[in-house]
Amino acid sequence: MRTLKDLDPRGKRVLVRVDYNVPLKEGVVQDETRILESLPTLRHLLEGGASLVLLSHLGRPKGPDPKYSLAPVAEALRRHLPSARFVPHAPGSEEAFREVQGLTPGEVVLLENVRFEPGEEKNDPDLSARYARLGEAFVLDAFGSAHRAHASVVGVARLLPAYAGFLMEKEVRALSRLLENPERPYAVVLGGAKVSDKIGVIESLLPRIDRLLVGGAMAFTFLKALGKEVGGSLVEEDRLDLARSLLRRAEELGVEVHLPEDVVAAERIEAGVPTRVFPAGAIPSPYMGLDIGPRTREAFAAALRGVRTAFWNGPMGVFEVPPFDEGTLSVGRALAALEGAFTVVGGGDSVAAVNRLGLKDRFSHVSTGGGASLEFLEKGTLPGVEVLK
Ligand SMILES: Nc1ncnc2c1ncn2[C@@H]1O[C@H](COP(=O)(O)OP(=O)(O)OP(=O)(O)O)[C@@H](O)[C@H]1O
Ligand SMILES: O=C(O)[C@H](O)COP(=O)(O)O
Repeated sequence: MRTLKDLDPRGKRVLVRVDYNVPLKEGVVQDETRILESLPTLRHLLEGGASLVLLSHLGRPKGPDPKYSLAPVAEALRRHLPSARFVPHAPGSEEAFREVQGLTPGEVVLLENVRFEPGEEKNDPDLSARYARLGEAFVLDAFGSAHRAHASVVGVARLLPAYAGFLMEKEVRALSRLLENPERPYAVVLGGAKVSDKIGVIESLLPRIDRLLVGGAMAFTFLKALGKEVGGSLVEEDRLDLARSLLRRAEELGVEVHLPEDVVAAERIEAGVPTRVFPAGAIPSPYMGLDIGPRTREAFAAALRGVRTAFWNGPMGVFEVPPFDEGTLSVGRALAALEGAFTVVGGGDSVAAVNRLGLKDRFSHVSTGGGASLEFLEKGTLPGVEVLK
């Protein structure tokens, strides 16, 4: 990839695509990680004498919608970069174009949500051309969006001299280490809702790893595929054959697969509901497994001991509803306790767990990408990486 080393920003207006798709609650940013992670690139460009025009998406609006305005994000950004100012115009508009004309070195403008533009997700060439008028060089630092071949990610990158920002570089370097000569033993921990979201990454990683630990709702599709009684737990009925074939493949490759031995179950997903622990293969309806149980937490911690490389994506249970967050937190602790290992975590809930435990610094890399990190591990590249080559 072309990187910031290749760009002399002095006197240039630089268009920077960041990923400020951050969680908001009542107009307040709940987690600033993605904002903080963009600062090294922004400060480097400013110190080098550039003015900056920032582009980002937020959420998945269907056209302009004040609920998805980047205004609250700009407020959070200003706490770290006081020179930043929000310009509430769609980034492809004439108003936005006019607004950025007079920018002088040191000035920073964040334009409105790129997904307010109908052509953004279609990678419309006309929209890309209107974005390209906003700057003289383009820096892609939105690793979390680098799997989207959208106008503000790849379209505009083809029209301007384009470079990877520091965050892009850091993410690609760390995730590449999970694919190229990883130290063994190598363990992967997967959780979350659906096997179907993780098929690609499982297929790509199986030949490289020694242990696969599966929790979250996706474990029930594997358990059911093995003929276990999973009660009312979430199962992808149309993926049972696939789950069986992934298990067969793991066996052929000599990968140890660890599925839950016991689960914390309840009749409904609700904070404070009465819970019971059942063996994972004998959950009576209408109970559903909502977290890995205490024996599984120990077994998973034991399976992680001694590993030299580990990747974790996806919560072990319904992380957002306590007490079903306990299993996820315990996996976070077990990974953080590994000494000298190369450990990477990616994905919203798993990263939130690490942050809640205050153990971020105990991981070698905490990815700002959920879907992007999975797709990178599946394919070894991303549209946003290819376009910078
Ligand atoms: N046992 C379970 N039953 C029902 N839902 C579950 C269970 N375990 C986990 N989930 C749900 O899975 C969802 C997260 O799954 P997802 O596949 O999106 O995770 P992820 O890859 O970490 O992605 P994200 O980046 O969105 O967190 C959470 O909303 C969680 O409540
Ligand atoms: O949060 C993310 O994973 C990225 O910002 C991409 O968002 P998207 O899935 O809506 O494209």
